[in-house]
Amino acid sequence: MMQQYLMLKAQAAGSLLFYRMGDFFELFFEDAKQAAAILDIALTTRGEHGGEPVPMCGVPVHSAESYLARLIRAGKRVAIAEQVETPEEAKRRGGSKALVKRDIVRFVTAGTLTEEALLNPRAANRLVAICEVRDRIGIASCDVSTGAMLLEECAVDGLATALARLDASEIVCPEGFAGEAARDAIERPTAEFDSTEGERRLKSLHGLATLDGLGNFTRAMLGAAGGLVAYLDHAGRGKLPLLLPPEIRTSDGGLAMDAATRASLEILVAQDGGRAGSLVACIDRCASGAGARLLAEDLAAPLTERRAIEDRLACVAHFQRDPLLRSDLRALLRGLPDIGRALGRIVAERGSPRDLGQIRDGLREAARIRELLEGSADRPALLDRAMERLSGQDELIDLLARALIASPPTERGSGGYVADGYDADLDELRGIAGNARKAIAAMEARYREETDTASLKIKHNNVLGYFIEVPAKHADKLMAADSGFTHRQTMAGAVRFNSVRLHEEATRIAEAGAQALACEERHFEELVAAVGDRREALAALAGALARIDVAAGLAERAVEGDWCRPEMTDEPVLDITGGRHPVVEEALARSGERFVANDCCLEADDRLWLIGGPNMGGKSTFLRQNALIVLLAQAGCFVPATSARIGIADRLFSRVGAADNLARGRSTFMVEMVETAAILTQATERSFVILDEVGRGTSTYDGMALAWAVVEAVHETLKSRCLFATHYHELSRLADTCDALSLHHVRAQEWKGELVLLHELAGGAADKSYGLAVARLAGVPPAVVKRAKAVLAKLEKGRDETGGLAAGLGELPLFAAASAAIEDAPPADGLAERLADLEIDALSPREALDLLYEWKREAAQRES
Ligand SMILES: Nc1ncnc2c1ncn2[C@@H]1O[C@H](COP(=O)(O)OP(=O)(O)OP(=O)(O)O)[C@@H](O)[C@H]1O
Repeated sequence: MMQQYLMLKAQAAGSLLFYRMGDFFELFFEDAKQAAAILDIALTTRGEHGGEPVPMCGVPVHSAESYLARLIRAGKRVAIAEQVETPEEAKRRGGSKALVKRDIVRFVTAGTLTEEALLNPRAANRLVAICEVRDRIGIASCDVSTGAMLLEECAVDGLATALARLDASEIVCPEGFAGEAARDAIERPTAEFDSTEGERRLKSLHGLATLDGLGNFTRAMLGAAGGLVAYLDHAGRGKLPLLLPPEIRTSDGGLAMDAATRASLEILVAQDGGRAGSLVACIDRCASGAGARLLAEDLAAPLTERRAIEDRLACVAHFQRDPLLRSDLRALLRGLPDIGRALGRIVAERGSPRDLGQIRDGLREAARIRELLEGSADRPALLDRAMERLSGQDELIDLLARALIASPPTERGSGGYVADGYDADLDELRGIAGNARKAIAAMEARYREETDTASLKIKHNNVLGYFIEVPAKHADKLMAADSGFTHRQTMAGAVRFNSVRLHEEATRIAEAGAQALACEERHFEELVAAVGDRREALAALAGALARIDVAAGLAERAVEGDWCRPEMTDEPVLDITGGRHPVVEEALARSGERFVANDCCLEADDRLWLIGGPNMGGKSTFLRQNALIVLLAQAGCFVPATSARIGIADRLFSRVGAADNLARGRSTFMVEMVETAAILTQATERSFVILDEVGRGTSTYDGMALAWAVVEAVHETLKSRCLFATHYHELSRLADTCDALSLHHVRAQEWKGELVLLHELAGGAADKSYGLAVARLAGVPPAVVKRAKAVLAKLEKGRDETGGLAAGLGELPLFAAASAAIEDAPPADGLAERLADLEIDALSPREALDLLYEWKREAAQRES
């Protein structure tokens, strides 16, 4: 057995091996130790290997799913080794000692799950494959639970942003590819990412002679698609899950946001890693899991095309206007099973009769929803397009309705899920078994009479089948040679018998039962095939229902929060009145507090707002609320404001000074600068940027100088719309030189010695910083605050006398002139020429290293 185990373990490379033994999955050696620790189950030993006891632990097969879920959540992958023959077959094959054959039937990994119990109903579960073809990155992503597949391509430095958007559960890449952007990617053989093979696989998967009808796939996309399908093939051991024809995502077709922006805006997850407190949790009013998943997708990838945004907004407006329609619709949606995921399981051959029942019920519900919507006038185009997909499945509904009982079970081992009247042969078999059961009941009554034993019973168990049982004191009569009964078993207080007639009836039940089960199994396969044949239409229907649910949910949220429909424009403006931060507003409302709404008005000649004011005054909140309003609007949602006119942004950047990122081994300031550098190289005139206290992660002079230079660069070169929050008063001098920059502050008042934060935005620079007042508010001991006051007075005196930190900045040349001067300056040491002449490929690693040392030495000499 150990030999077989070790062979399978070698095949499981990198995964824990669940080795099936009877009613348990057993784990051995290191696997057992890891699993026991994660699952908190007993670690025992079994036999010896190499003179050492073998560590072992096990989980019962019937509850394996919950253990699997915990292992997957802990970042493990699991190979399931099943028995692929019965003990009887093994004996027939190799004698009484023969070992039952086992084989790995599936790899359970985070990105390839379809089981209801292992998936979050309100979140997509994405598997992503990436590869590089001639400096372009191909990205294939799919949600195996619903079959949706997307192909895209980007430049090498765009990978991190794309992966941040996709938020994959699992990433695969060719050997040697995993880098900074995809550190946890699983490496697979490079040959699996061959683009020609990828193309062949997609064609055969969708029965197409050419892929032209689906779009223009690039080599990089096809390579990634190949890698994705090959990995699924590997994980399912040859059984592929549902994969719909891939769609192409154009890299310019959406609001670009990098990982840092997503994290800082807490779009899908809050800072603590959970959903609670995130934007999606705050606005999700979807009635179905599929709707919630689509909403999350919308928020993760907002649009840039005005028509498409307007389409979505028109749908929300339609449901917002009609509360009755909305509530009827949402009531229907609430009863909707998850068609997409049931379909995913059925096509992956992991479906159950219950999944078929869910498809049937879902299709019926879809028909009702269509009927309801047909009754509403002036429907927007997107809604009409969605509705078209909701019909055309009457035949399948009828088939499933006739074939299945009302609530089919998840297990099909004991049958009973095919409805009476669907198949005359099955009815007859059930009739035979039913009659035989009745005959046995009649037989029991007759035997009681014949033997004059009222306590005689006919019973059934799995070992003996049917038998007659009497208490031991009545057994003699039945033991008589001519009684017609044959003795089978003597128990402590009872004796068991058989009879020819009972045997005959029992055989009839068993045979008819087995035949009925086989018959149901055949029907199950037919129904699975019928559903599988319509997979694309069903997936489209599920998608349409989700789209309707999202729109109705957003309308509900808009009404609840008194949100408005944003007016979208292509001009570079951002004009918001009465804007609120949805998450902060909700949190304040819970504690009975009121959120103070604020306006924001950025336009071409006033596009950069510098915002000062006390700590806790609401600067960060104001910055984020405006970024969130842009994001929400471009995702097709109403926004928390009285009115909003939004110039569509191509990129959104959000940066918070010195956010902790110690997990990635970088100092906080380094992170801040890396993130700021990304903005300075990527933002455009159409971008919207929020910068929150950039520069605070280092010494005052360095930080202020950097903040100063960054504001100038954003203002002069990038010309993006930007909100910049800062504590550096000195930056307000920038208003003298930057004509599209204006000063603002969050208001506070000192009242009877106490600081009152008004959370209200006003024009002009902040008059003072209130840092000490906030410290007092926070409970810093009075003695310390008093001492700080004294120190501050000294510092301020010094500042007034010397001109302070920003003394001398008045003579600074303008940013544009300074940059030109830098660009025009000749290279001091001819390094550029030397680099241009260098043939890197002709150098040995040693020579390259020597050269680096040499240049470093030269540079050091020049500085000194
Ligand atoms: N507009 C508002 N209305 C009501 N309360 C608000 C508003 N804005 C912010 N607050 C409250 O003030 C708290 C602090 O806000 P925020 O973090 O935005 O301040 P800040 O000025 O960025 O502070 P710091 O400079 O210390 O980072 C928030 O958690 C919230 O409870």
